[in-house]
Amino acid sequence: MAALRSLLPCVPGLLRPRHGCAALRTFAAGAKFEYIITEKKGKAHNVGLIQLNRPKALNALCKGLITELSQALQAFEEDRAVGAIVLTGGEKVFAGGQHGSGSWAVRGAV
Ligand SMILES: CC(C)=CC(=O)SCCNC(=O)CCNC(=O)[C@H](O)C(C)(C)COP(=O)(O)OP(=O)(O)OC[C@H]1O[C@@H](n2cnc3c(N)ncnc32)[C@H](O)[C@@H]1OP(=O)(O)O
Repeated sequence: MAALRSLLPCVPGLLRPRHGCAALRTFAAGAKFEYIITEKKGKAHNVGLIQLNRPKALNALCKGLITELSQALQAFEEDRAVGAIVLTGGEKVFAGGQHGSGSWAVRGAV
């Protein structure tokens, strides 16, 4: 799971552990994300499924999507019942890559 998170663009502020932050508490309470869909699958509910869900932009990786993805990965990592995480994209493409032509990772403006 740590390897999966390491595939995310290197944005230290976004990937830093956020124990107890408001966003994680919201996730734990089952609230829906804007850019991803999360679900626990399997008979034992031990597979964490994360689907990128920004279809109009072909799942382009905007700051909000990366933030939510990081939060979901961390929440599944911290869930002792979850033994595997599956990350999927859309029907047409997995993701359109980094959003826009600029670097949101540097400017943080998307
Ligand atoms: C992660 C890091 C560090 C780097 C990178 O990701 S580099 C790669 C960056 N990505 C790209 O260069 C791909 C850009 N997108 C495309 O070339 C095409 O969209 C496509 C080949 C993936 C699909 O082409 P198609 O003709 O089937 O669909 P479109 O009409 O072009 O796209 C539909 C819809 O999605 C929006 N879109 C797609 N990719 C991005 C993106 N990277 N950022 C923002 N928006 C994206 C596209 O603008 C269009 O939206 P509208 O209908 O509102 O124009």
